[in-house]
Amino acid sequence: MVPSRRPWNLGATPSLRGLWRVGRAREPEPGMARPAPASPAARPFPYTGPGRLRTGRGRDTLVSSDEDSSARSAARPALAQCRALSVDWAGPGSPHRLYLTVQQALLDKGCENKSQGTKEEKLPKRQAPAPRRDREAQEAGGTMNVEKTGGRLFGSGRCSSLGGPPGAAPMVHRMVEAMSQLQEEKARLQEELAAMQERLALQDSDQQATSTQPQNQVENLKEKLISQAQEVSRLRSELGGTDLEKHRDLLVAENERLRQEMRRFEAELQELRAKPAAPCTGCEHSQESAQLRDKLSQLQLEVAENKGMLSELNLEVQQKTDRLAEVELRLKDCLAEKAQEEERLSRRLRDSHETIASLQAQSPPIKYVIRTVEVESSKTKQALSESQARNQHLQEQVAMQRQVLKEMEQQLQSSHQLTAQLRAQIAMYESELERAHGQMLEEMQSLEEDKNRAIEEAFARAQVEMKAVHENLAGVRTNLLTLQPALRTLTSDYNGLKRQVRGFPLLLQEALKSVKAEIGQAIEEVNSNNQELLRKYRRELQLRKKCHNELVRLKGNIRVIARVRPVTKEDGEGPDATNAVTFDADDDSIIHLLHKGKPVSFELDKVFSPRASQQDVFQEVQALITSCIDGFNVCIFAYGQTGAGKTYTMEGTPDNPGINQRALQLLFSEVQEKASDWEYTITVSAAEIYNEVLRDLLGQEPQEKLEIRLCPDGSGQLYVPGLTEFQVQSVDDINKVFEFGHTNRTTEFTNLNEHSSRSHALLIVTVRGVDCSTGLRTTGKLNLVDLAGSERVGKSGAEGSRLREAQHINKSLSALGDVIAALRSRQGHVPFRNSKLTYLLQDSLSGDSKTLMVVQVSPVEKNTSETLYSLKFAERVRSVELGPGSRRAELGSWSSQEHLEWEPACQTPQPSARAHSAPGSGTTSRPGSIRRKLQPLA
Ligand SMILES: Nc1ncnc2c1ncn2[C@@H]1O[C@H](COP(=O)(O)OP(=O)(O)OP(=O)(O)O)[C@@H](O)[C@H]1O
Repeated sequence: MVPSRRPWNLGATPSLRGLWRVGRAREPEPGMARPAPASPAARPFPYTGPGRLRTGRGRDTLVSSDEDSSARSAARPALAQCRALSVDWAGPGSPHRLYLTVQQALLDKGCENKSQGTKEEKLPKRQAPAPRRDREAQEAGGTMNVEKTGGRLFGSGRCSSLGGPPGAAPMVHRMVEAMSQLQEEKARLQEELAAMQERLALQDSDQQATSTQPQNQVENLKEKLISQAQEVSRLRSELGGTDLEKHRDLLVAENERLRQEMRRFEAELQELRAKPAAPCTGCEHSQESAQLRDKLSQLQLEVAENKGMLSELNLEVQQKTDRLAEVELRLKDCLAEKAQEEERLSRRLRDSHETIASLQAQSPPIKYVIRTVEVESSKTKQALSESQARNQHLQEQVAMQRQVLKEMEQQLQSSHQLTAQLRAQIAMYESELERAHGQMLEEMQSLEEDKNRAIEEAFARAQVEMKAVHENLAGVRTNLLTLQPALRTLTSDYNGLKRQVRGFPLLLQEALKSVKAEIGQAIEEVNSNNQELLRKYRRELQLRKKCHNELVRLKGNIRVIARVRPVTKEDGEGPDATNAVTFDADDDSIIHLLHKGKPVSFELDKVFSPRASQQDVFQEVQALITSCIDGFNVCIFAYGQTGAGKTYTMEGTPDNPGINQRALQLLFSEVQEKASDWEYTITVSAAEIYNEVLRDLLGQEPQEKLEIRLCPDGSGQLYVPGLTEFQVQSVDDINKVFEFGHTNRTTEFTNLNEHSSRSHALLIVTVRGVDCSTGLRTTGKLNLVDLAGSERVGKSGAEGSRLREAQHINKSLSALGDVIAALRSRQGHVPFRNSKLTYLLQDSLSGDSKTLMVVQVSPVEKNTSETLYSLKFAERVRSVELGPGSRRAELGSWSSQEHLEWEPACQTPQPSARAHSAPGSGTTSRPGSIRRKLQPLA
């Protein structure tokens, strides 16, 4: 009976290919557990370690690689009937286990050995997975079909994934059945054995060749492994891990040595600092010492920097050492892997040899082994290629590590150089420090010597001085003995003076009393002298006034002066504009007029040429103004034909004022001078007489006609009811008053120039004074009159209103002439009332008044007839004598009540207030001007 052949699936048999997959991540086969981690503790199998032999009975026998075969040989007898041999590979990757199970009992003794019972026999029969294993083996290219002769090969540790849970009853039964089947096939196998032996003999030669090939490959692999191991060791020596360590150790030692040196330097520095400072300041050595100290501090700084650099280098060396240790560790791992691989291969080789040997002994197994070796040969090739790839990878890593090590060597080199530099610097610093220390010592030595020398000298000097002091002391003692009597005398003197000082306040009081009495007497004498001087002063003042008045009287109460204006553009050119007036070089009171070819001369009080200034003219009239302060009435006329310069002389120009403003300035300054003795009040009125109508230029209603009346007190004085009177205290007040009067005139008349030429303008200044000491009251009135033009009617050929104006002017001027003529002839009746002008000026023209007429003369030829008329009139006036001047002064004649009654219409609003409320105050005007003339339009 030919037993049925059942193919044995060897696909799951651990092969060399599987063994070479150590350490490689591999996906588990379907239905198999994922490979366990590399840690031995975490492995699913009991870790057996390298070379651990596991028997099928679960006992492990630890063997070395050398002992492997012997251990296995020793273990083999224990597996007499059913032997399970397993070799555990404990590489870093997933463990693989090879089970070579040879059931010798099935091969040699048959089924009767079954009764001895081994654990392996009780293992579940693995029939079901066999086809799948065949497939897997076929896929791996290593499928081998053998007859079921009792040989069994399967992967240990995968029982649960192959058929069912180990120890399960159905599986055991199936195993038993299989074993019985195997026994039944015993005979068949024996037959087959014979056939196989025959075939084996035939295939002997082929077998030899086939068996030597894998052996050679294994040998080659072994050699390669050895060479790789050598290469690794060589690389390790080349990498210089030991050198690096040596470098590191050297650096650490160097660092430690430098630190110790630093500590020593610092201690020395501390000692040097602790030493007392040299007493010599400012000497050469101290400066040098300071420099050395500075240098030392710099060196310390540098040393500190070097320390920092050293610490950085240490850190760097430490890092590199760590990296080196890592590399070493990895190399060790690699070497361990290599060793294990090598061991495994050698073991595999031995196993192969054994297998071959056993196969050679038994023809069927030999065939099986030969085929297995064939399969393994291809797997070994693959493993070799993988090993080569891995070797390549390791070489790359080694190259990288070599590169890193080279860099580290360079860094170490630079560190070494830096350390050498630092060491050189430190040596230099040390030498400098030593030098400085030596210098310091020398310096201290010299200082010590200096100090000793100085002490000796000082001691010698002190001895000499002590000697001198002793001598002086002896002299002082002798002096003291001689001075004692003098001291006693001085003490007695001091006591005497002390007693005198005690009585000194009494004496002082008496002396003060007498001095006070003398001072009081002196003050009384001075007061009486002052009174006497005051009396004399007043007497002298009166005398001065008398003299002044006498002077004025001698000059004449009516004085006439002439002023010739210069030729102006208005005079035109040609023969009419030629000069017809000449002067006497020797007599300033003579004026010559060339009239119709005949020279006519006139004698007046004074004649002013065109060159005379305003101040020159005022100089002549200021004596009159001063007499006004003394209580005299004064009247100053400006007479002459139109355009002869009357307004110029009386009012002047803003920058060159005339008599009006200068007179008021003089009045204010005189009043100021006498303010200590007199109280003066100055009031101002302004009026105009036009066509025999008197108008108030400062009133609220300038068009109102004013009348001149007698005072009702029966004093015979005249007054003008409604005539405004402003009290002024400064030139500014005067200017404001004139401004207001000018505004009134411009409001009333459109052609002011014409009007002003045809009217008389009067500025009436009243000065009232009270003598503070005597109570004497004085009143003086200053009339400043700018008369209208004196042209004759017939010559001017005027008609209508002009004729009427001329008639009024001539009437008033002739009335003035009549009054003056009456005064000259001393007539009983003086016709003051013939005109408003003479009537208003009655006070100033009567016997106690002073009159000055300024005759304005045009120098040009065309005006000679009028000039002749004016000069004749002036000469006639000059001949009048008003009689002795008298003052309007009464001792306590009128009280303030009487003053008010005498001036019933007196209004004394504040000029400033009036000036501000005046309409048209913005009109341009000349200060101190009542009778303004605007320039005719071209
Ligand atoms: N002494 C002088 N020096 C320079 N210029 C003068 C002098 N006298 C008069 N004038 C000029 O002559 C011109 C006429 O003078 P002013 O108006 O004073 O004459 P008047 O006699 O006042 O005339 P009226 O009768 O029209 O008022 C003015 O331009 C004036 O500046």
